[in-house]
Amino acid sequence: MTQILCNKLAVFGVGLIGGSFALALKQAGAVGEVVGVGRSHANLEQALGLGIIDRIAIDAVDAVQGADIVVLAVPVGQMAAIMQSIAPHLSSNTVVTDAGSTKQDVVALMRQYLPAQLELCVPAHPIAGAELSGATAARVNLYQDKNLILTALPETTMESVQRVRQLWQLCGAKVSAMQAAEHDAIFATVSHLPHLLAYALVDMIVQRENADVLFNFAASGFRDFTRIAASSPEMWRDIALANQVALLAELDAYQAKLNQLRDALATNNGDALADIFSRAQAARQAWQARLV
Ligand SMILES: NC(=O)c1ccc[n+]([C@@H]2O[C@H](COP(=O)([O-])OP(=O)(O)OC[C@H]3O[C@@H](n4cnc5c(N)ncnc54)[C@H](O)[C@@H]3O)[C@@H](O)[C@H]2O)c1
Ligand SMILES: O=C(O)C(=O)C[C@]1(C(=O)O)C=C[C@@H](O)C=C1
Repeated sequence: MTQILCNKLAVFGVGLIGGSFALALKQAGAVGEVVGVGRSHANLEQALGLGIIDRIAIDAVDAVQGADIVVLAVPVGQMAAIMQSIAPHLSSNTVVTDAGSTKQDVVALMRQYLPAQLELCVPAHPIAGAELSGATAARVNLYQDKNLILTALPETTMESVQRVRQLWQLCGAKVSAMQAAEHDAIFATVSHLPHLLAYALVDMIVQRENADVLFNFAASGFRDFTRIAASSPEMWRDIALANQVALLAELDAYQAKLNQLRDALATNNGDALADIFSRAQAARQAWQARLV
Protein backbone atom coordinates (compact mmCIF):
# COMPACT_ATOMS: atom_id res chain seq x y z
CA MET A 1 0.00 0.00 0.00
CA THR A 2 1.34 3.41 -1.00
CA GLN A 3 1.36 6.21 1.53
CA ILE A 4 -1.47 8.73 1.29
CA LEU A 5 -0.24 11.49 -1.03
CA CYS A 6 -3.49 13.40 -1.12
CA ASN A 7 -5.85 13.58 1.84
CA LYS A 8 -8.67 15.13 -0.17
CA LEU A 9 -9.01 14.88 -3.96
CA ALA A 10 -11.75 16.95 -5.60
CA VAL A 11 -12.79 15.62 -9.01
CA PHE A 12 -14.78 17.96 -11.24
CA GLY A 13 -16.36 15.72 -13.88
CA VAL A 14 -16.50 12.13 -12.68
CA GLY A 15 -16.61 10.57 -16.12
CA LEU A 16 -14.34 8.24 -18.06
CA ILE A 17 -11.20 10.29 -17.39
CA GLY A 18 -11.79 11.76 -13.91
CA GLY A 19 -13.37 8.51 -12.72
CA SER A 20 -10.48 6.37 -13.95
CA PHE A 21 -8.00 8.70 -12.25
CA ALA A 22 -9.86 8.42 -8.95
CA LEU A 23 -10.20 4.63 -9.22
CA ALA A 24 -6.50 4.12 -9.92
CA LEU A 25 -5.44 6.38 -7.03
CA LYS A 26 -7.84 4.65 -4.66
CA GLN A 27 -6.51 1.26 -5.69
CA ALA A 28 -2.97 2.52 -5.09
CA GLY A 29 -4.01 3.68 -1.62
CA ALA A 30 -2.72 7.17 -2.44
CA VAL A 31 -5.84 9.19 -1.61
CA GLY A 32 -7.89 9.77 1.50
CA GLU A 33 -11.30 11.18 0.57
CA VAL A 34 -12.42 11.56 -3.06
CA VAL A 35 -15.15 14.15 -3.53
CA GLY A 36 -17.02 14.41 -6.83
CA VAL A 37 -18.65 17.41 -8.49
CA GLY A 38 -20.75 17.15 -11.62
CA ARG A 39 -23.46 18.45 -13.84
CA SER A 40 -25.48 15.25 -13.75
CA HIS A 41 -26.63 14.03 -10.34
CA ALA A 42 -27.47 10.61 -11.79
CA ASN A 43 -23.86 10.21 -12.95
CA LEU A 44 -22.53 11.23 -9.53
CA GLU A 45 -24.84 8.70 -7.84
CA GLN A 46 -23.47 6.03 -10.17
CA ALA A 47 -19.91 7.11 -9.32
CA LEU A 48 -20.74 6.83 -5.62
CA GLY A 49 -22.30 3.40 -6.11
CA LEU A 50 -19.27 2.18 -8.04
CA GLY A 51 -16.91 3.36 -5.30
CA ILE A 52 -15.22 5.89 -7.59
CA ILE A 53 -15.96 8.75 -5.19
CA ASP A 54 -16.58 8.71 -1.45
CA ARG A 55 -18.90 11.70 -1.39
CA ILE A 56 -20.89 13.98 -3.69
CA ALA A 57 -19.95 17.57 -2.98
CA ILE A 58 -22.76 19.95 -2.08
CA ASP A 59 -21.25 22.53 -4.42
CA ALA A 60 -17.93 23.65 -5.89
CA VAL A 61 -16.96 25.47 -2.69
CA ASP A 62 -17.55 22.38 -0.56
CA ALA A 63 -15.51 20.36 -3.06
CA VAL A 64 -12.40 22.52 -3.04
CA GLN A 65 -12.38 23.43 0.65
CA GLY A 66 -9.41 21.65 2.23
CA ALA A 67 -8.61 19.81 -1.01
CA ASP A 68 -4.96 18.97 -1.64
CA ILE A 69 -5.58 18.40 -5.34
CA VAL A 70 -8.39 19.63 -7.58
CA VAL A 71 -8.64 17.88 -10.95
CA LEU A 72 -10.77 19.32 -13.72
CA ALA A 73 -11.91 16.43 -15.93
CA VAL A 74 -14.74 18.16 -17.76
CA PRO A 75 -15.07 19.08 -21.46
CA VAL A 76 -12.63 21.91 -22.16
CA GLY A 77 -15.51 24.30 -22.87
CA GLN A 78 -16.52 23.97 -19.20
CA MET A 79 -13.13 24.80 -17.70
CA ALA A 80 -13.56 28.59 -17.60
CA ALA A 81 -16.77 28.56 -15.55
CA ILE A 82 -15.35 26.08 -13.05
CA MET A 83 -12.06 27.95 -12.61
CA GLN A 84 -14.01 31.15 -12.06
CA SER A 85 -16.22 29.53 -9.43
CA ILE A 86 -13.40 27.89 -7.44
CA ALA A 87 -10.82 30.70 -7.62
CA PRO A 88 -11.87 32.55 -4.42
CA HIS A 89 -12.08 29.32 -2.40
CA LEU A 90 -8.74 27.64 -3.12
CA SER A 91 -6.24 27.39 -0.30
CA SER A 92 -2.63 28.45 -0.72
CA ASN A 93 -1.58 24.80 -0.92
CA THR A 94 -4.20 23.41 -3.31
CA VAL A 95 -2.81 22.13 -6.61
CA VAL A 96 -5.12 22.62 -9.58
CA THR A 97 -4.64 20.21 -12.45
CA ASP A 98 -6.77 19.10 -15.38
CA ALA A 99 -7.09 16.34 -17.94
CA GLY A 100 -8.27 18.34 -20.96
CA SER A 101 -7.32 17.24 -24.46
CA THR A 102 -6.08 20.71 -25.42
CA LYS A 103 -3.54 22.66 -23.42
CA GLN A 104 -3.00 26.22 -24.71
CA ASP A 105 -6.60 27.11 -23.90
CA VAL A 106 -6.36 25.61 -20.40
CA VAL A 107 -3.11 27.47 -19.72
CA ALA A 108 -4.70 30.74 -20.89
CA LEU A 109 -7.75 30.14 -18.68
CA MET A 110 -5.54 29.43 -15.67
CA ARG A 111 -3.80 32.74 -16.28
CA GLN A 112 -7.13 34.52 -16.59
CA TYR A 113 -9.04 32.97 -13.69
CA LEU A 114 -6.40 31.62 -11.30
CA PRO A 115 -3.69 34.32 -11.37
CA ALA A 116 -2.99 33.95 -7.64
CA GLN A 117 -2.64 30.16 -7.96
CA LEU A 118 -0.27 29.83 -10.94
CA GLU A 119 2.53 28.27 -8.90
CA LEU A 120 0.12 25.47 -8.10
CA CYS A 121 -1.38 25.05 -11.59
CA VAL A 122 -0.31 21.88 -13.41
CA PRO A 123 -2.03 21.37 -16.79
CA ALA A 124 -2.01 17.71 -17.81
CA HIS A 125 -3.33 15.38 -20.51
CA PRO A 126 -3.60 11.60 -20.26
CA ILE A 127 -3.16 10.03 -23.69
CA ALA A 128 -5.65 7.28 -23.08
CA GLY A 129 -9.36 7.10 -23.49
CA ALA A 130 -12.27 5.62 -25.32
CA GLU A 131 -15.42 6.54 -27.20
CA LEU A 132 -17.38 5.95 -23.98
CA SER A 133 -18.46 8.57 -21.45
CA GLY A 134 -19.59 8.83 -17.87
CA ALA A 135 -18.70 7.19 -14.56
CA THR A 136 -19.76 3.75 -15.76
CA ALA A 137 -17.01 3.93 -18.41
CA ALA A 138 -14.26 4.54 -15.82
CA ARG A 139 -11.58 1.83 -15.63
CA VAL A 140 -8.99 1.35 -12.89
CA ASN A 141 -6.26 0.44 -15.42
CA LEU A 142 -7.07 2.98 -18.15
CA TYR A 143 -3.73 4.77 -17.71
CA GLN A 144 -1.51 1.72 -17.30
CA ASP A 145 1.56 2.16 -19.56
CA LYS A 146 -0.07 5.12 -21.32
CA ASN A 147 1.51 8.53 -21.86
CA LEU A 148 0.64 11.48 -19.66
CA ILE A 149 1.82 14.91 -20.75
CA LEU A 150 2.40 17.82 -18.40
CA THR A 151 2.49 21.35 -19.83
CA ALA A 152 3.51 23.37 -16.78
CA LEU A 153 3.50 27.16 -16.83
CA PRO A 154 6.78 29.01 -16.18
CA GLU A 155 5.27 29.96 -12.79
CA THR A 156 4.43 26.36 -11.79
CA THR A 157 6.77 25.20 -9.04
CA MET A 158 8.74 21.98 -9.28
CA GLU A 159 6.97 20.82 -6.15
CA SER A 160 3.53 21.20 -7.74
CA VAL A 161 4.68 19.37 -10.87
CA GLN A 162 6.11 16.60 -8.71
CA ARG A 163 2.89 16.19 -6.75
CA VAL A 164 0.89 15.67 -9.96
CA ARG A 165 3.59 13.58 -11.63
CA GLN A 166 3.61 11.18 -8.67
CA LEU A 167 -0.15 10.68 -8.81
CA TRP A 168 -0.14 9.86 -12.53
CA GLN A 169 2.81 7.52 -12.07
CA LEU A 170 0.79 5.67 -9.44
CA CYS A 171 -1.94 5.30 -12.10
CA GLY A 172 0.68 3.51 -14.21
CA ALA A 173 1.24 6.38 -16.65
CA LYS A 174 4.50 7.31 -18.38
CA VAL A 175 4.85 10.99 -17.58
CA SER A 176 6.60 13.48 -19.85
CA ALA A 177 6.54 17.24 -20.30
CA MET A 178 6.36 19.71 -23.17
CA GLN A 179 5.15 23.19 -24.07
CA ALA A 180 1.40 23.60 -24.53
CA ALA A 181 1.79 24.83 -28.13
CA GLU A 182 3.84 21.79 -29.11
CA HIS A 183 1.28 19.55 -27.42
CA ASP A 184 -1.63 21.09 -29.32
CA ALA A 185 0.17 20.81 -32.67
CA ILE A 186 0.97 17.13 -32.10
CA PHE A 187 -2.54 16.18 -31.00
CA ALA A 188 -4.17 18.14 -33.81
CA THR A 189 -2.43 15.65 -36.13
CA VAL A 190 -2.73 12.34 -34.32
CA SER A 191 -5.95 12.74 -32.35
CA HIS A 192 -8.13 15.70 -33.29
CA LEU A 193 -7.91 15.28 -37.09
CA PRO A 194 -8.74 11.53 -36.97
CA HIS A 195 -11.84 12.28 -34.89
CA LEU A 196 -13.04 14.86 -37.42
CA LEU A 197 -12.45 12.43 -40.28
CA ALA A 198 -14.39 9.64 -38.54
CA TYR A 199 -17.31 11.95 -37.75
CA ALA A 200 -17.27 13.24 -41.36
CA LEU A 201 -17.42 9.78 -42.93
CA VAL A 202 -20.27 8.55 -40.72
CA ASP A 203 -22.19 11.78 -41.20
CA MET A 204 -21.71 11.58 -44.97
CA ILE A 205 -23.13 8.05 -44.98
CA VAL A 206 -26.06 8.67 -42.65
CA GLN A 207 -27.23 11.52 -44.88
CA ARG A 208 -27.42 9.23 -47.94
CA GLU A 209 -30.82 7.90 -49.02
CA ASN A 210 -29.49 4.35 -48.89
CA ALA A 211 -27.79 4.76 -45.51
CA ASP A 212 -29.52 1.64 -44.13
CA VAL A 213 -28.12 -0.52 -46.89
CA LEU A 214 -24.65 0.97 -46.44
CA PHE A 215 -24.65 0.39 -42.68
CA ASN A 216 -25.96 -3.17 -43.22
CA PHE A 217 -22.91 -4.07 -45.26
CA ALA A 218 -20.32 -2.03 -43.35
CA ALA A 219 -17.82 -4.39 -41.69
CA SER A 220 -14.61 -4.39 -39.70
CA GLY A 221 -12.75 -1.86 -41.85
CA PHE A 222 -15.56 0.62 -41.32
CA ARG A 223 -15.72 -0.29 -37.62
CA ASP A 224 -11.99 0.32 -37.10
CA PHE A 225 -12.00 3.60 -39.01
CA THR A 226 -15.09 5.00 -37.29
CA ARG A 227 -15.04 3.72 -33.68
CA ILE A 228 -14.18 7.19 -32.46
CA ALA A 229 -17.21 8.73 -34.21
CA ALA A 230 -19.18 7.27 -31.28
CA SER A 231 -17.37 9.71 -28.94
CA SER A 232 -19.03 12.58 -27.06
CA PRO A 233 -20.08 15.38 -29.48
CA GLU A 234 -19.79 18.00 -26.73
CA MET A 235 -16.25 16.97 -25.87
CA TRP A 236 -15.15 16.98 -29.50
CA ARG A 237 -16.88 20.25 -30.36
CA ASP A 238 -14.95 21.86 -27.51
CA ILE A 239 -11.63 20.29 -28.53
CA ALA A 240 -12.06 21.33 -32.18
CA LEU A 241 -12.84 24.93 -31.25
CA ALA A 242 -10.06 25.12 -28.66
CA ASN A 243 -7.47 23.86 -31.16
CA GLN A 244 -8.94 25.62 -34.19
CA VAL A 245 -5.75 27.00 -35.72
CA ALA A 246 -3.73 23.79 -35.61
CA LEU A 247 -6.72 21.72 -36.68
CA LEU A 248 -7.46 23.90 -39.70
CA ALA A 249 -3.84 23.45 -40.81
CA GLU A 250 -4.17 19.67 -40.44
CA LEU A 251 -7.43 19.61 -42.39
CA ASP A 252 -5.72 21.53 -45.22
CA ALA A 253 -2.79 19.09 -45.20
CA TYR A 254 -5.14 16.12 -45.26
CA GLN A 255 -7.14 17.66 -48.10
CA ALA A 256 -3.90 18.07 -50.07
CA LYS A 257 -3.13 14.38 -49.48
CA LEU A 258 -6.62 13.40 -50.61
CA ASN A 259 -6.12 15.49 -53.74
CA GLN A 260 -2.89 13.60 -54.46
CA LEU A 261 -4.79 10.33 -54.16
CA ARG A 262 -7.61 11.69 -56.28
CA ASP A 263 -5.24 12.78 -59.06
CA ALA A 264 -3.51 9.41 -59.04
CA LEU A 265 -6.85 7.63 -59.26
CA ALA A 266 -8.29 9.90 -61.93
CA THR A 267 -5.21 9.39 -64.13
CA ASN A 268 -5.05 5.60 -63.52
CA ASN A 269 -1.63 6.12 -61.94
CA GLY A 270 -1.28 2.82 -60.06
CA ASP A 271 2.37 3.49 -59.22
CA ALA A 272 1.50 6.72 -57.43
CA LEU A 273 -1.30 4.96 -55.51
CA ALA A 274 0.98 2.06 -54.56
CA ASP A 275 3.70 4.49 -53.44
CA ILE A 276 1.36 6.17 -50.98
CA PHE A 277 -0.14 2.87 -49.79
CA SER A 278 3.29 1.22 -49.33
CA ARG A 279 4.76 4.13 -47.39
CA ALA A 280 1.69 4.26 -45.16
CA GLN A 281 1.64 0.47 -44.68
CA ALA A 282 5.28 0.42 -43.56
CA ALA A 283 4.76 3.36 -41.20
CA ARG A 284 1.60 1.85 -39.69
CA GLN A 285 3.30 -1.52 -39.16
CA ALA A 286 6.32 0.13 -37.54
CA TRP A 287 4.04 2.19 -35.26
CA GLN A 288 2.13 -0.94 -34.21
CA ALA A 289 5.40 -2.74 -33.44
CA ARG A 290 6.42 0.11 -31.11
CA LEU A 291 3.28 -0.46 -29.02
CA VAL A 292 4.22 -4.02 -28.03
N1 LIG B 1 -12.48 10.55 -23.65
C1 LIG B 1 -11.19 10.52 -23.93
O1 LIG B 1 -10.73 9.66 -24.68
C2 LIG B 1 -10.27 11.54 -23.33
C3 LIG B 1 -8.91 11.27 -23.24
C4 LIG B 1 -8.07 12.22 -22.63
C5 LIG B 1 -8.58 13.42 -22.15
N2 LIG B 1 -9.93 13.64 -22.29
C6 LIG B 1 -10.42 14.92 -21.75
O2 LIG B 1 -10.90 14.66 -20.44
C7 LIG B 1 -12.01 15.49 -20.14
C8 LIG B 1 -13.17 14.62 -19.69
O3 LIG B 1 -13.52 13.73 -20.72
P1 LIG B 1 -14.30 12.36 -20.42
O4 LIG B 1 -14.05 11.48 -21.59
O5 LIG B 1 -14.03 11.89 -19.06
O6 LIG B 1 -15.80 12.88 -20.51
P2 LIG B 1 -17.07 12.31 -19.74
O7 LIG B 1 -18.25 12.84 -20.48
O8 LIG B 1 -16.96 10.85 -19.53
O9 LIG B 1 -16.97 13.02 -18.32
C9 LIG B 1 -17.09 14.39 -18.17
C10 LIG B 1 -17.94 14.66 -16.96
O10 LIG B 1 -17.95 16.05 -16.70
C11 LIG B 1 -19.22 16.43 -16.22
N3 LIG B 1 -19.37 17.86 -16.42
C12 LIG B 1 -19.60 18.53 -17.57
N4 LIG B 1 -19.66 19.85 -17.35
C13 LIG B 1 -19.44 20.02 -16.03
C14 LIG B 1 -19.40 21.15 -15.18
N5 LIG B 1 -19.55 22.38 -15.67
N6 LIG B 1 -19.15 20.95 -13.87
C15 LIG B 1 -18.98 19.71 -13.37
N7 LIG B 1 -19.04 18.60 -14.11
C16 LIG B 1 -19.26 18.76 -15.43
C17 LIG B 1 -20.17 15.57 -17.05
O11 LIG B 1 -21.43 15.46 -16.41
C18 LIG B 1 -19.41 14.25 -17.14
O12 LIG B 1 -19.78 13.38 -16.10
C19 LIG B 1 -12.26 16.32 -21.39
O13 LIG B 1 -11.64 17.56 -21.25
C20 LIG B 1 -11.58 15.55 -22.49
O14 LIG B 1 -11.16 16.39 -23.54
C21 LIG B 1 -10.78 12.75 -22.83
O1 LIG C 1 -9.37 5.82 -27.78
C1 LIG C 1 -10.11 6.76 -28.01
O2 LIG C 1 -11.31 6.60 -28.21
C2 LIG C 1 -9.59 8.12 -28.01
O3 LIG C 1 -10.11 8.90 -28.73
C3 LIG C 1 -8.50 8.50 -27.10
C4 LIG C 1 -7.80 9.81 -27.44
C5 LIG C 1 -7.07 9.66 -28.78
O4 LIG C 1 -7.35 10.40 -29.71
O5 LIG C 1 -6.21 8.78 -28.86
C6 LIG C 1 -8.80 10.90 -27.49
C7 LIG C 1 -8.61 12.09 -26.93
C8 LIG C 1 -7.55 12.33 -26.03
O6 LIG C 1 -7.41 13.53 -25.55
C9 LIG C 1 -6.62 11.29 -25.83
C10 LIG C 1 -6.81 10.07 -26.38
